[in-house]
Amino acid sequence: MASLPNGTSSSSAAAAAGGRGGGAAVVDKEVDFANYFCTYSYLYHQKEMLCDRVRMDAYHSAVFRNPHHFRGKVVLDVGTGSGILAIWSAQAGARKVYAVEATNMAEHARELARANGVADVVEVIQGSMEDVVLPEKVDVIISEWMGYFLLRESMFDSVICARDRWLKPDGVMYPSHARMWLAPIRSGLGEKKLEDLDIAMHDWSLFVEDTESYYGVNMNVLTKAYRAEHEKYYLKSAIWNNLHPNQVIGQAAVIKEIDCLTATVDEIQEVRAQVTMPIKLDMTRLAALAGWFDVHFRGSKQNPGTQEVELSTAPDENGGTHWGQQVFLLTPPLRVNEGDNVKVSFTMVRSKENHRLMDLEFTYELHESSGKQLPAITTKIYLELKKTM
Ligand SMILES: C[S@@+](CC[C@H](N)C(=O)[O-])C[C@H]1O[C@@H](n2cnc3c(N)ncnc32)[C@H](O)[C@@H]1O
Repeated sequence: MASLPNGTSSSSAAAAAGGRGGGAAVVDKEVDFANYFCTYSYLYHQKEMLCDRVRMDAYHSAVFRNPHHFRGKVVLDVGTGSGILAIWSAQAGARKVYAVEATNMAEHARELARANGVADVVEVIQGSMEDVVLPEKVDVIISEWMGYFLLRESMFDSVICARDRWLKPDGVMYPSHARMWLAPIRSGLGEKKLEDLDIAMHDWSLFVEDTESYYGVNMNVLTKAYRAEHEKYYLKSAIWNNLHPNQVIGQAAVIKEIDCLTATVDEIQEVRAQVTMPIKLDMTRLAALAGWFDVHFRGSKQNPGTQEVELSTAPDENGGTHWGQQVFLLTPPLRVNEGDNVKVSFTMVRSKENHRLMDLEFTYELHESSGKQLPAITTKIYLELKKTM
């Protein structure tokens, strides 16, 4: 997965300002191609994913630790991009790999398969997965379909469509399972602050009243407008970040589990969860909730003997993945202590304007260890493309 093109941001601002409901979106294929797929036709973009070592190691291990799933088998790679997963499948012994890609990246995938001596096995088909007709059913579906916070981009719909049409009854999904996580976090690390996240939360430095001169210009007159803009838009947009594990101040909770072999589009169109997360740190500030995902390669019951592999995008002190985590700022933040519980009701629905983006709503409630309960606060957040703050 990777970020969506910038064209979406103005509607995001409107969304953040306006408070919209979710629901099924009407998909205009031309608009979808211009807004979503076009980004994937750039090698620059594919490279971002190819350079994500955590992602690459996980898929590579999943395939090569389980060659018995691939040897002599027919594989379908949904959204082959550069062709990497299709080529690995062929190297692991697949008899035939159908590598489907909607964009012109298909030509590069073909070239890469040829250059790596697997063109006789890997057949690259340029087209939308939903429209492609294969000459046979497949034993394995492999795909890297995950977006920010798992479901952004809604690409899993295409995998479900491929599975229902082309996977044999005893076929295997790669990955086979997915989970979404939510955790309470603080903004900094105490001694070491995470600048970008901190800036997103309360950086008024350019406009604050006591800045007399900025390159010879007093900016104070813009303070009020900036604050209003910040509250209306930035506080309502999810922020991309690779958090340090020490920023997680309580127990993370699973809010959604997906079995890729049986999941339906209905099941993922709307995610609702209620979780209670115990706080594990004393005298700190609950500044935000962070969302991430993991996927597992476990094979299937009909295909035992799988060496399980996990791909996690949880906060990691070694740097994490290109997915990072999505940070949902809580306004206002709350003073919390060890032993307190944060109760969160969470809803995520697809945006009406763009089915590949999400509208989120959190209601959070603090239950202090003393027994005191603070009133519930509801905040709406828009999951869009912001990568830098
Ligand atoms: C996240 S990238 C993964 C690329 C490659 N499989 C990898 O792991 O490096 C997803 C790719 O799927 C393609 N894609 C998404 N939805 C598709 C669909 N419905 N039909 C065909 N290709 C699709 C995109 O164009 C993009 O190249």
